[in-house]
Amino acid sequence: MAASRAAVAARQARASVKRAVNERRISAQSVLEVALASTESIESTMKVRDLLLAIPGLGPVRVARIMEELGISPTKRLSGLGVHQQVRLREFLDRRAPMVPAPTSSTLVVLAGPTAVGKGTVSTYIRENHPEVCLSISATTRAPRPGEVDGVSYYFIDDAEFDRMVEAGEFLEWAVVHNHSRYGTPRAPIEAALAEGRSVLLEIDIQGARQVKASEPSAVLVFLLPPTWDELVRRLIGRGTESAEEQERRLRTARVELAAQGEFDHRVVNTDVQTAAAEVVELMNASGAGTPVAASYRTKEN
Ligand SMILES: Nc1nc2c(ncn2[C@@H]2O[C@H](COP(=O)(O)OP(=O)(O)O)[C@@H](O)[C@H]2O)c(=O)[nH]1
Ligand SMILES: Nc1ncnc2c1ncn2[C@@H]1O[C@H](COP(=O)(O)OP(=O)(O)O)[C@@H](O)[C@H]1O
Repeated sequence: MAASRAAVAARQARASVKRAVNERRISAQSVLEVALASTESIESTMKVRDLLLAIPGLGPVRVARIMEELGISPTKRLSGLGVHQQVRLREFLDRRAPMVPAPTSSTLVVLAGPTAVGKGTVSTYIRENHPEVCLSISATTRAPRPGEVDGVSYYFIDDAEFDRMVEAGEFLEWAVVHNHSRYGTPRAPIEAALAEGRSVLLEIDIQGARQVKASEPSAVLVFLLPPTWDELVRRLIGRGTESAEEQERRLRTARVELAAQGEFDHRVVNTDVQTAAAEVVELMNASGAGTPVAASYRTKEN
């Protein structure tokens, strides 16, 4: 009985260490050093995997890959690390440190890019795998598609309500997208999240991204790119949600939109959804302080 109570207490203590790392109240490096300094410490009983997962921006897939690269088995505890594993883990954490700045301000990050590049797919992945990221929910006058839930995918509102919100200044930005429906970012939830110190991600179109930068110059703009032009065409056709005529129209717009990538602070190539999502989350954590991500990208024509 006493043993199980101790086990519960140890579990709770490990959970609070993980929370502190995740909230950047302590660094992963200092947890490692305490663990290695004392086999009596709660830190020494933590799994390496759990420590890495506590680092903002690292999800299960990346952690598994990192551990494989470091030659550390998935179940290894900090106390069980060999000397070489300790060195490799320390080096890894030090390399990562610049990506985990001191808790400063929260960031407003805008993810934009051409049609069908995968903005929705990447932001859904972030919503499901990075609960620390606050994803803005837009309001739109377009009708819900099958499976879309009001208040989750979008707030589905009519033209009169959209007009009222515009009049009342309730949007941070809004635009007519694809010549069709209106979409807008409600201002209040974003201001509340930023005031709480949380970073916020907006998945909006390029016109909206420009408006956000104009009104909030500290916002970080991220442009999502397809690996190639042909792949963008394949994704648009493969999604099968537009007519052939609409696809043609969107591809014409996509060329113009790709030309706007230079206006953005960072570029991320969406070859693989998990990797692209991890890069976006890392940029959010870096608060725009890092160097722009270099992406070599050319459309077929240029
Ligand atoms: N400006 C702006 N664009 C938005 C907003 N919400 C979504 N969008 C964009 O509207 C476009 C259409 O989105 P959607 O209706 O979900 O259809 P999709 O083209 O299949 O992704 C996408 O490019 C979104 O990025 C918003 O609040 N403001
Ligand atoms: N990295 C990827 N690899 C392969 N297919 C992808 C990738 N990202 C998105 N897709 C697919 O491309 C299509 C367009 O993605 P979607 O998220 O709807 O684009 P957007 O929101 O930018 O218009 C979808 O069918 C989606 O499943």
